[in-house]
Amino acid sequence: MLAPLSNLYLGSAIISFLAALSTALTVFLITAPTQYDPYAEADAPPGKDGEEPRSADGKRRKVKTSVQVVVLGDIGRSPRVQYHALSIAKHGGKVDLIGYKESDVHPDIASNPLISVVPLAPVPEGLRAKSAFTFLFLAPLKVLWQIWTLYYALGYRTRPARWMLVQNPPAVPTLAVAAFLCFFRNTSLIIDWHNFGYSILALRLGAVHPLVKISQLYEALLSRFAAYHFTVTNAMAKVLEEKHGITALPLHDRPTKDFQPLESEERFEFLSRLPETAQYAKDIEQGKWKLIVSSTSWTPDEDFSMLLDALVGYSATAVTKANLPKLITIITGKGPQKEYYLSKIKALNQEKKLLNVIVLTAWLSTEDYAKLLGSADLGISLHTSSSGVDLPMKVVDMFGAGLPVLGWSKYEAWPELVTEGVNGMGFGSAEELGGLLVKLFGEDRQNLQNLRDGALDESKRGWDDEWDAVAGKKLRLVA
Ligand SMILES: Nc1nc2c(ncn2[C@@H]2O[C@H](COP(=O)(O)OP(=O)(O)O[C@H]3O[C@H](CO)[C@@H](O)[C@H](O)[C@@H]3O)[C@@H](O)[C@H]2O)c(=O)[nH]1
Repeated sequence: MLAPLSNLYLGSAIISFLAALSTALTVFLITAPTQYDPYAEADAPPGKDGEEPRSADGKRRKVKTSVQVVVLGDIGRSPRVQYHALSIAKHGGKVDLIGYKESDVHPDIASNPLISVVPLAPVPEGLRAKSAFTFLFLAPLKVLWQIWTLYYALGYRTRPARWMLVQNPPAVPTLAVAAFLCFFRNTSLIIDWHNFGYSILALRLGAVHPLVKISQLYEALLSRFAAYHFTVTNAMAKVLEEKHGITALPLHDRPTKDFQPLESEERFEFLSRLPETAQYAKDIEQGKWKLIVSSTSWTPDEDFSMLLDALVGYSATAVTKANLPKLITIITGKGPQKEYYLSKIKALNQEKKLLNVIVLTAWLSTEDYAKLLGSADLGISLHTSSSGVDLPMKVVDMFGAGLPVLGWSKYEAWPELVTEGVNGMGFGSAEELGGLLVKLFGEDRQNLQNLRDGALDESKRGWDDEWDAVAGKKLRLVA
């Protein structure tokens, strides 16, 4: 008697499951995001806020293509993504720029009628992990939140586009959501590889952690859905080819026109205006103080202890050598480890270990960040590269401003960006960095000038040259 009853239960459970599945499928099909239609696009869809894009003479501007540009990060702190959007719009393409809106976006984006910024709903504070233990717990919930907000933004808050250009990393869940929606919306996916998601995860969990292996497989699998791939270095394109059989086009970061060296009058005026430098402007102008700049997102892949230790070493030497100038070091940027380093700087000051050196932090507008680089004497990069094959954008900014660079250089891609002794120099430890500072600001000032000339040379090939030749052609915006 029991067996037939359990069969009945099983049967009704299967029927209920199938009914639920079919209802879910029907709901999905009824509410599915609309598809990209090239013929409708040819009829120039409206631009931002429903306005029709018009050129300066008031004529209706023909939209040449449409692109969803996506970053699962703060748009204002994603320079490369912003430059993509500006370049697409410059060639007549319409852009939906999707990401978090935590800081101001580039001023040219805000004023461009062809670019609409679509902000993602921020991750609730309670889902942000504060330790490795809570990370394992909260990460899945955070990912679920991101899946929904991304899916909704890419599928419903934006019109279907010809292309979707996605920054990777973060790869989870970006690549999966992007690939799924591209399939349903008839959109071609392009992955812009800044680095590898799994190599960043390995910094937190260790290279042999199963989640790191799964993340690597996930990235390799999802990347198969893309029509094109861009990478920030040749070395990264080579890794993609060798490990995953993917053909990628290197599209190197290059400086935009925002970054220019400042003439001495403009430099003095800027330094006198900026609160961080105002009281030292005259001394900097006279060379009694030298201005060093580093920029960062304050993430674990940049060890600022190395710079602080080098400055402590410099300070000790400067006490005994009268020819060494005092240093004002400004570290710009926003990010998770800032408070940790601020307390380290405070402790070093209390211990009187930074006697001839001032270390400040700042977050500046895009214009002032560019002017600070254009006014400095030396730039520093502490980028360590989790994969060995990505490169620091900050060095590109510095070259644009004609600023020579000292950078941590113990990774494969470094020589793709900096030519040793020509536009910058590499170091591998705090002692080496401290030694270079003493040399360049002490007996070897001609060398510093030579490096400055090299950096200026480097600024000549700009972002537009690189973008037009690589992405412009693939998106069929440049002949
Ligand atoms: N407006 C403003 N921007 C700032 C400031 N300080 C830093 N930034 C921005 O923050 C960037 C440095 O952030 P990082 O996160 O340290 O970038 P990175 O290591 O130099 O480069 C990474 O991002 C690139 C592009 O997104 C990648 O191409 C590269 O491979 C790497 O992953 C700078 O280039 C600049 O755009 C500031 O005070 N104000």
